[in-house]
Amino acid sequence: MSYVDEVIELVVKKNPAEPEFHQAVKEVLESLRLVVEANEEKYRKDALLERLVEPERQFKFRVPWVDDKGQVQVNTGYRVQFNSAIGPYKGGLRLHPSVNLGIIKFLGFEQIFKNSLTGLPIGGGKGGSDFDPKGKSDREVMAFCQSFMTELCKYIGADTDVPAGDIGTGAREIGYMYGQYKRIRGLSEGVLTGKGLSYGGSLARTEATGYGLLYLTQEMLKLNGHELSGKTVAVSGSGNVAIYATQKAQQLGAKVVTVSDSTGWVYDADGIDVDALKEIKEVSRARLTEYKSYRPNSEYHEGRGVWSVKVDIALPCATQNELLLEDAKQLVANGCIAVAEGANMPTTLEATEYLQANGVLFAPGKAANAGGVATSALEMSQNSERLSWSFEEVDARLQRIMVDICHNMADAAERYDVKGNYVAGANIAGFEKVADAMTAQGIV
Ligand SMILES: NC(=O)C1=CN([C@@H]2O[C@H](COP(=O)(O)OP(=O)(O)OC[C@H]3O[C@@H](n4cnc5c(N)ncnc54)[C@H](O)[C@@H]3O)[C@@H](O)[C@H]2O)C=CC1
Ligand SMILES: O=C(O)CCC(=O)C(=O)O
Repeated sequence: MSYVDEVIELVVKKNPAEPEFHQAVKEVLESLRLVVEANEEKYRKDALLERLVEPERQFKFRVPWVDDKGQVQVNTGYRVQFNSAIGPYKGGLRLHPSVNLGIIKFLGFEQIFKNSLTGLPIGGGKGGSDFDPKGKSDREVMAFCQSFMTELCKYIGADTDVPAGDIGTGAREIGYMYGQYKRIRGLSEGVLTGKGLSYGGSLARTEATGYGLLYLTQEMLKLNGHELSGKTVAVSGSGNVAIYATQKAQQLGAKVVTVSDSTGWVYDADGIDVDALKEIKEVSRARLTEYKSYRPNSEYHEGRGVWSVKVDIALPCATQNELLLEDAKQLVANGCIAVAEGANMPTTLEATEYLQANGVLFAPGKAANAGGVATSALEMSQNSERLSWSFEEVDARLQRIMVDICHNMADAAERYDVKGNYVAGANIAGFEKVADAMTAQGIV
C-alpha cells in the first residue's frame, strides 16, 4: 500500500465518526501523492504525514452560561491547535449547533495549508462551540462569550494562538470575547483578530474574505483568457463572506443574482442589492424572506436551489458540503465556467472531480478564501507595531497576496504536470513550506 493510502487509512481508523475530517485529509493527501512519492523514504522515516494529520494539541471544555429566563445552559467549547511549524496557531471560532470535534479538526487541518499559502508566518488552528447565536439576545450572547473565553484564555495569546471569526462569530462576539480576555489576563494585545476599529481591529478585515475571493477569481479567469466583468454569478450564503463577495463582484462589473441562508434563497435578476442585504443580515439579523420588501421584483424560494440558476460563475460562501454532485452537473449543463470556494470545503469530492473533469476552473477554499486569514495576519502586524494602516494600504496588500496565491497554485500544478488542477496546486504549494519547516525543526 502506498504511504498516502496508509495514512488515510490510519486517520479513518484513529478518528472514527469524523467524516468531515476524513474528507479534508483525503482531499489534501490524494493530491500530494506525487510530492510524497518523490520524498517517500525521508517522509516515512520521519513519519511526516502521521505528524501532519495529528493535532499538536486539542482542548474540549464546558461552557456554562445563564439564559434570559435564569436557566443555566451548557455548551461544549473546542480549540484545536493543529500545526505551529510556520507560526502561531491562527484560525477562526465557529459558533453553530452542528459543531463537533471532527468539524473543528477538518477546519483546523485546512487552515494549515491555507495559512501557508498566504506567505505569512501563521500556523493552523480552529475552534468553536455548539452554541447557536441565532435568536439569542445580546445579553445571552455576551454571557456565552464570557464563559467561553474564561476557559479559552488559558490556551491562547498574541504569540501562541490567535483566534478570529467564522460562522456565527462576528464583530459582536469578538468584542465580548476580547473584553473578557483582557479582564482576566490584563493584557491589551492582538490575541484575537476581527476586532472593532476602536480597539485594535484592522480596516478591511470585515471585507477581506469576500474581496479576496474576487481578487483571486479575477486573476484565475485572467490566466485562462476570461474576464470577470460582464459575468453572471451565483453566490450562496448571506453572511460575512457572501456579503462582501457580492459587493466586490458587482464593483468589478459582474452581476450577482442569488444569495441564500439556511432556510431559503433569493433570486434577483437585476443583481443583489448589497445595501438591503447588509441591512437584513448585519443590522436586523433577520431572514432572507425580508429581502422582497426591499426588492419587490425578486423571488424568494424555500430550501436550496442557488446552483440551479444559469450563471457563468458559482461562489459557494455558506458552509461545508453545500455543493453536491447533482449541483455540479446542473452548473456544467448551464455553461458555468468557474467555481471558487468562499466557504471552507463547500464542494464535495465527487462534485469537485466532476467540475474539473468537465473543464470548469475550480479554485479550492484554502486558496480562494485565504484573504480573510491573510488580513488577520496583517491585523496582527499592526497590533505588534501599535499602528493602524489605511484601508487602501490593507486592501492593496490583500490584492497582492491573492494574486500571488493564484500564481503559486497555478505554478505548483504545472511543476507536477497537472496544469490547471488548482486543488492539487494549492495543496502542493501549501504543503511544501510546512513540510520544509517541520523537517528543519526536527522531530517535534
Ligand atoms: N469569515 C471569514 O473571514 C472566513 C470564513 N470562511 C468560511 O466561509 C463560510 C461562511 O462564513 P461566514 O460568512 O464568516 O459566516 P456567517 O456566520 O457570517 O455566515 C454564514 C452563512 O452561511 C449560512 N449557513 C450556515 N449554515 C448553513 C447551512 N447548514 N445551510 C445553509 N446555509 C448555512 C448562513 O445562513 C449564513 O448566510 C464558512 O465556511 C467559513 O468557515 C472562510 C474564510 C474566512
Ligand atoms: O481570520 C482568521 O484568523 C481565520 C479565518 C478563518 O477561520 C478561515 O480562514 O477559515
